[in-house]
Amino acid sequence: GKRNMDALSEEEKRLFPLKTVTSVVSLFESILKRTTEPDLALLSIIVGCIENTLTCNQQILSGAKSTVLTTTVDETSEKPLAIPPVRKEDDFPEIEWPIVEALYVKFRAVIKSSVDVTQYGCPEFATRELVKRVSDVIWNTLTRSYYKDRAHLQSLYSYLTGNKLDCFGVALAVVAGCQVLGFNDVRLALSEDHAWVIFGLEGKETAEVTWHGKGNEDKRGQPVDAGIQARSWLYVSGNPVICSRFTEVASLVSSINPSITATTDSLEVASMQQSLLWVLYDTGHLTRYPMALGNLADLEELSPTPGRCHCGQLFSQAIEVARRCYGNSHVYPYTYQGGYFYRNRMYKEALESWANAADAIRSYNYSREDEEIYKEFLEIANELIPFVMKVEGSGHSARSILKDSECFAHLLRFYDGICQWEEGSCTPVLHIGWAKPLVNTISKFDSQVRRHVVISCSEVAEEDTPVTKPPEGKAEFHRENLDANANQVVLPWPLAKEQEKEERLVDSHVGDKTADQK
Ligand SMILES: CC1(C)CN=C(N2CCN(c3ncnc4sc(C(F)(F)C(F)(F)F)cc34)CC2)S1
Repeated sequence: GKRNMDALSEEEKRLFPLKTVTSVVSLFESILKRTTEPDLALLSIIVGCIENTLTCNQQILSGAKSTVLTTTVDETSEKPLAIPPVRKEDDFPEIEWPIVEALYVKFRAVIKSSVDVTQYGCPEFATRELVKRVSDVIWNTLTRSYYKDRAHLQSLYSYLTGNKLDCFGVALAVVAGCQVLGFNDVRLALSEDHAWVIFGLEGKETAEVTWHGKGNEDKRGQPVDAGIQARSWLYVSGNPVICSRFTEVASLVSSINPSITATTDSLEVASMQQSLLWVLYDTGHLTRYPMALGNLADLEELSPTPGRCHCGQLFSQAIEVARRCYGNSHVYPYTYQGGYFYRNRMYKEALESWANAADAIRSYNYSREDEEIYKEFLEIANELIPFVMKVEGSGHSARSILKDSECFAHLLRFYDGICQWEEGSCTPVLHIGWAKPLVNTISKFDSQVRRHVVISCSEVAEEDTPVTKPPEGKAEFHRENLDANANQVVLPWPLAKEQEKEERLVDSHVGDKTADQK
């Protein structure tokens, strides 16, 4: 019969106008079930239209016509308290098919009219020049200057109605554009803070297609090898999430942003995102996507879906995937999990997650474009851990973590990972601002706990540096040797060096002060 050239089948069109989360889920399920691959432009326009209608032209009315979730933060636990929304009818905007179709047709026309594929031969695979051309078409149709970090700039709806995209949105638009042109070898590659594309025979080629961060010259058209060689976290040692069409759909769903204001989310958008993520989870398209699993876990923590697994299991799953599929080179699965434990006052578990996060960063060299993960560790070290020390500090109970040698070991492993991250980097990580909370935190632990710590040389020492033997009479303890009541813990060597450096830092700082007083 006639090939259905329409984006949607008659049956799918009958779901419009979209008025409820359920109708959007049914549409996605129908599209994901097809034999043909999903159309990124169409799906991005649909979810972008719903998100932007529900969050951008939103007035917070008293006796709210719209249903919003206003959260306040409970001072003691920093756990966001959800104030029950003033709930009226489900205030979903009526998304009409003709609006969506018009934007979809417009995107295809922009791409097809701007890229003359015959100019690139008629290759089976995309070329670097073609990918660069598609990136230029998107790039040159963006508004000249706008606030790039603003919310709701990630979808093709934002691009087609406002000519604005954030850095992820540009990458997604380029892949969607290549799909329009029939180059299905062009795939999205995602690190934890940057996106690029792979293409060509066996996806062996890579190309930058968007910018990153502030004040960095964009490298569009270039391969990403340099970033991988530099061992910067931004390129996750060459272990990005390589998307299939379906994982690209997962990334556009994961990048849905329910925020109306800094403290208020749209319940409908959050509910739609959560339901769509479960659809993608059940069809197996989140299995190699740790951040989407973490995203879903955060949503489940706020609003658990009856009959679904506990959010803690999703955080653990994300970590398992990062270890099994990405060489444990991702940090966010651990900080997702650490944040969950922290919000739920499970401080010993949080310290372990943060120590594991530091283990993941340890083998990188800190580069200037790694600010996002630097800020993540800075907040943990200088805000979250000091808060834990404060609330645990008063607890004189024997069970206080300040008397728990494993907690102390997690803490030292956390700092040791950051120290080793700095070693060999051109850009320093630690500065005096880190030292005060560090010294304060370490000194909070009971001297009995600290006394039992054995610093062991986990690295093969250089020929000329003397290897400090553990103090006489103190055997080296390894976890498997610990008997029930022993509270010996073994720590990696690099920390000892860093410890001296911190002391020098602190001493020199103190030295300065006395110098000043002279
Ligand atoms: C533990 C956290 C601080 C909580 N949220 C985190 N997110 C929020 C969601 N997020 C993400 N969630 C799903 N997928 C992606 S792809 C991506 C990116 F590659 F960096 C891109 F595309 F450049 F923006 C980011 C990101 C970034 C990390 S990490």
